[in-house]
Amino acid sequence: MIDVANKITFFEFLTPLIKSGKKTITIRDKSESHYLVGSQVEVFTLETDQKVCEIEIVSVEAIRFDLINEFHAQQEHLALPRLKELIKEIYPNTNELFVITYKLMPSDT
Ligand SMILES: CC(=O)Nc1ccn([C@@H]2O[C@H](CO)[C@@H](O)[C@H]2O)c(=O)n1
Repeated sequence: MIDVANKITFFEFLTPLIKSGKKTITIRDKSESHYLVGSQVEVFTLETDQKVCEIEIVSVEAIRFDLINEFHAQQEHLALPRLKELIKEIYPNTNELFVITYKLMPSDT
């Protein structure tokens, strides 16, 4: 439980955006909606399980796929069509999603 609550993985190609503070949300399905507001979570790459940085969870809010808009795309630092395409690839059969908003924690390196 401690492990799932304090670790999140991202596709490696997105991790520079997180580390630089440009990407401040992620959209996940119910199985990844368990993060607690105020908790600190370690970010790892999905492909190689390398630690990237730490984030603090700001909010977790339900959203339907068809309501994802330009505002979300800006916070994802992705173009809206690209964001929707990615989410459809990852979660092909789900309309029930969750916007996880986070802030970057200062790193000691
Ligand atoms: C197991 C695992 O790592 N899954 C995911 C799921 C989603 N994402 C990214 O979150 C945003 C909204 O979905 C987009 O930017 C996605 O590319 C990710 O990086 N990794």
